[in-house]
Amino acid sequence: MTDLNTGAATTPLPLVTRTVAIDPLTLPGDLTELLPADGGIAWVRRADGLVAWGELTRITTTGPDRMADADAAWRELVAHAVVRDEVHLPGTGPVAFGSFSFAPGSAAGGVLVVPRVVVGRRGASAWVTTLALGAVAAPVTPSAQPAPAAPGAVTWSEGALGPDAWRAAVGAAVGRIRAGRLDKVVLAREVHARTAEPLDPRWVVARLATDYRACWTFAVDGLVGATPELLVRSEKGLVTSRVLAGTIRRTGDDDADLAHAALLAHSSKDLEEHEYAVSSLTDALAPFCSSTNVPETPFVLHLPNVLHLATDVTGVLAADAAGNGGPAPSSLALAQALHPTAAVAGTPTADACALIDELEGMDRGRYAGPVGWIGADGDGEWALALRSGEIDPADARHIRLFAGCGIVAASDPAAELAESEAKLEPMRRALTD
Ligand SMILES: C=C(O[C@H]1C=CC=C(C(=O)O)[C@@H]1O)C(=O)O
Repeated sequence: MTDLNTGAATTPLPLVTRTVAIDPLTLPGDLTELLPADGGIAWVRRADGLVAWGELTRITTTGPDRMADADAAWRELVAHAVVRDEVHLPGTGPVAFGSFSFAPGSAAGGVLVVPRVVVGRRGASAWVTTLALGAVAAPVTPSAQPAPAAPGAVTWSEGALGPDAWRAAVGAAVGRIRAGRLDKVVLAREVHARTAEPLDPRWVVARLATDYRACWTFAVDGLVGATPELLVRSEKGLVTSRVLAGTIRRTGDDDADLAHAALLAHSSKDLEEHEYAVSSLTDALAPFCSSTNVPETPFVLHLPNVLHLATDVTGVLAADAAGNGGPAPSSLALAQALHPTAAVAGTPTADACALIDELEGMDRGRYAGPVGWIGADGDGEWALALRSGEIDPADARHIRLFAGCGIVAASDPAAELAESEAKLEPMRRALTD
């Protein structure tokens, strides 16, 4: 590194991290209650997860290699780190949290935020990690913070395409698919919410984490949501992915929902939509694995708002997956290789992305891109940022919410619009409850 004023070579200060075990009983049931008012980062599912605050440094990237470039910069940072870790679990030691745009050309680009404090819980273990540059940070005792203020009245407005225009876009996509131009495309729509008070991301994540316990609830750099879809988890050589595609709205009546689950499990339209998503994931994952396990039939995932067809794919990372004698790819390098799957783009990928550009009329930003965390050894978890919203960095009273639907030859535009409404519900309710 070079000092811009003197031209002299400088040595960057090393990252110094210390992880200590804490009594899990001293932590609140909902880890997001620890987040301070001036922002924070969250990655929680059920009682487990990571919350973090303070920003030590950030890595920003853009373009087609945005995940790979961030991965390389992170590896460089941790290569010289001084690490003391008394706990040795996934998520202990140095950790960075990231979110990346769906599209390679998006101005939203990508970011890895390295926080100053991370609190984690996994089963019966809990820990605090402090991070600093060139020095050991003072120890931190996490404590529940005052509850966030409500965002107040919310006014809604349509995004680039209102309901009628979006239905027409779905109709156009069905026409292209029936004409044999592609097999599947995922079309998304946005709605804008304007809140009376500046939106505190903690308000949103607290509600999502309580209501959507099977989802990964996240808040990273203004992107908040609760997604049911895990792009990739890499842990000690084992890779896991939860692929979703194929959806039915819940009715609120348990008997009717059970009947709907059976319908979904046998719907040829939804099974076709699901199969494209599974194939795109497994085809992209296979080169990195010595073996993979892909269940033959999906299961039905029950969420409070919708039912999904779901397949949990697992794989064992090959020792020399890149074929160059180097280390196995990190979770972020895998995210780079897997994104975008047909759960968020379509099949074939290039044709689907071109049709998304043509029909959606908006930049998806970081919606439907990878969001998650990475540790010093490259292990980590990256979900697809669905059921989410992006807070306007220039105006905290404005957030864009997104929802998308997989379109195949048998899709009905009106049913897809209703499905997109069901997918918007978690974020709408988190803002207004
Ligand atoms: C693109 C979204 O959902 C994807 C994930 C699960 C089910 C989907 C579907 O059934 O269309 C979508 O592929 C979204 O929620 O915005």
